[in-house]
Amino acid sequence: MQFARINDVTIHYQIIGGSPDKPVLVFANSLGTDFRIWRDVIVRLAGDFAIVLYDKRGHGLSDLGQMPYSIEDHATDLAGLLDFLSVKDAVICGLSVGGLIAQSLYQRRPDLVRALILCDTAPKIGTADSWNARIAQVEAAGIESIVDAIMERWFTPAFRRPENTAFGGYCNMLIRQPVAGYTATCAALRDADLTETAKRIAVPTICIVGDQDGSTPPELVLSTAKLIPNARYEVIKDAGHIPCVEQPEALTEVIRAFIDVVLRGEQAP
Ligand SMILES: O=C(O)CC1=CCC(=O)O1
Repeated sequence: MQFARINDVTIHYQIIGGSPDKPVLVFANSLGTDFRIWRDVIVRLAGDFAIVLYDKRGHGLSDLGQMPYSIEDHATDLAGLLDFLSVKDAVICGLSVGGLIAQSLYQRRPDLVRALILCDTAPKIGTADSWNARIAQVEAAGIESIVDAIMERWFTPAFRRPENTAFGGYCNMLIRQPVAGYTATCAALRDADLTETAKRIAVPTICIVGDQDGSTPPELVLSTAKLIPNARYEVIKDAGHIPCVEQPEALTEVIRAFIDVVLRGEQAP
């Protein structure tokens, strides 16, 4: 396990396959998850990339940090971590709120970003009312009280079978996130609108979505791809909001093909 003190917050991170000659690929997680969600993708990519994983503040083994949070705070943490690791010019793959963090990182520190993989995300997710209702529910009755509703967004019915032990494990992952970190990140999502940033993204970008995503559905992700100059768009079949867990092989293929294009220096059509 690796930890760094970034912006007065202890951040849990991991580097896999670090070597200066390899392209750097950084993964940012979604709300209510930690970096273990990427496992089945990174086992397929390790060897070809230097991979950076981390738990954003308020999640996993990272500290809570000062409240309230904004998406910019999360992006400043990621920038601090990449500076600490002397990483520049990385491909940033962000899932959901991780995708908002990636867009904000690009806005603040374009020197760190070579390309963007925006997975099941948008410049704005949900409404103020929906986030306020979720925060109130979690503060009143805990994350357990929303787990069934969230799992319907995260995973397809085929994955949500009770006999699927992985499904139980991901329920545990959500329930065990710190309540304060979870609700503070909900508030950061509520307050974020990166539409103007997205319109000005000038690095190669791909927007990817699970065909059954219940949080950022395909129409929203397609409209995001249309907003970002020259962005590509790909749909992963038989996946909800977290294709890296449900369809890691298909997602890895899309990621690898996109990075090949980026490394060859081609513009997306
Ligand atoms: O919990 C959800 O509804 C899914 C989600 C929204 C933003 C995020 O990061 O995950």
